[in-house]
Amino acid sequence: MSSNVLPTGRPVKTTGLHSGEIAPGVAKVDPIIVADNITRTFGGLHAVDVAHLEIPRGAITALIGPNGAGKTTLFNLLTGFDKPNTGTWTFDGKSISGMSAFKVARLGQIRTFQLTKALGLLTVLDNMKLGAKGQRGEGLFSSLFPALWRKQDQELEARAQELLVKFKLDAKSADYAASLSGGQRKLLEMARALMSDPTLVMLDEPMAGVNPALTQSLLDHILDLKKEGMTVLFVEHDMAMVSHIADWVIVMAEGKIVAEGPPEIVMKNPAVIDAYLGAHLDVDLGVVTGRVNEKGEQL
Ligand SMILES: Nc1ncnc2c1ncn2[C@@H]1O[C@H](COP(=O)(O)OP(=O)(O)OP(=O)(O)O)[C@@H](O)[C@H]1O
Repeated sequence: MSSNVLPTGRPVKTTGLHSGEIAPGVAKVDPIIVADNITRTFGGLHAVDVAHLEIPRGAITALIGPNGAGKTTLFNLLTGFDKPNTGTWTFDGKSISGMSAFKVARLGQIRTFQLTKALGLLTVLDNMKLGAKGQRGEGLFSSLFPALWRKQDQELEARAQELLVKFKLDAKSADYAASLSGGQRKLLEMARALMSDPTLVMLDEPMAGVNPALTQSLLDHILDLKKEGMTVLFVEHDMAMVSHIADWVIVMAEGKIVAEGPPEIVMKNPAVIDAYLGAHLDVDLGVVTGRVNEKGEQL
């Protein structure tokens, strides 16, 4: 068990992440992502409509919200897999708005997908090696000197094997990725993301489809990312997991950020409870998003 866990078994939370009163879009003491006016429409649908958003560095932030809230679309935009209608954002102080996914990844912002993208007809080890960035064999000059890329290939393989041991996938190294279980593929995706030494790891529903036997292992790996100095942003529907490991929670509904804060505060927010538990509460999500007023009238 990692040392960032209290004797009670609960992970140590990182606090003091924001500055000023807690509200959607609140400033962070040390933000790794700062985004403004990001909108993405599909036909008439406003999938994402985020006025201002900051993601705290060195912490684990959960992005939650009901189905269709815009979480994956926001992930796609921030990682260059989709283009917004409007919006600007920075990663680590550099403007990356509109930058291609490939370049964003090279800068150290890596993501995984809701449906894992492991290449089934490649071995687990080859999947890992594909995750590395800046491979020398890619360039024309270095490709002319096999000794250069052979040495690098050995280094990559050593790094991949080390990560596979850590993620308990080393016994599967020579197997096709297609033969792995859903949970093992999630582990492979996370291990592969680490091949490029990322600064920010974005995980889209890391727990979905993972059987209980692998859940603890995945949780520990996510906590380890923070321990090793990385920032984590993840989308998740499992609220127990969110309150267990997240230092900060951001809630989306109908494309907007409707609440954010430390999990113990956000989880008590009536709009959040409403979104997840369908409880009969006096605050409608529509009120929070500005779609309807307190009387339920469309605005
Ligand atoms: N490529 C697309 N074309 C048309 N509509 C889309 C497209 N991608 C997303 N949408 C719509 O945008 C809205 C936001 O979808 P998104 O997948 O981002 O939500 P989500 O919060 O990630 O949901 P879930 O939790 O179910 O994954 C939804 O209404 C969805 O149907």
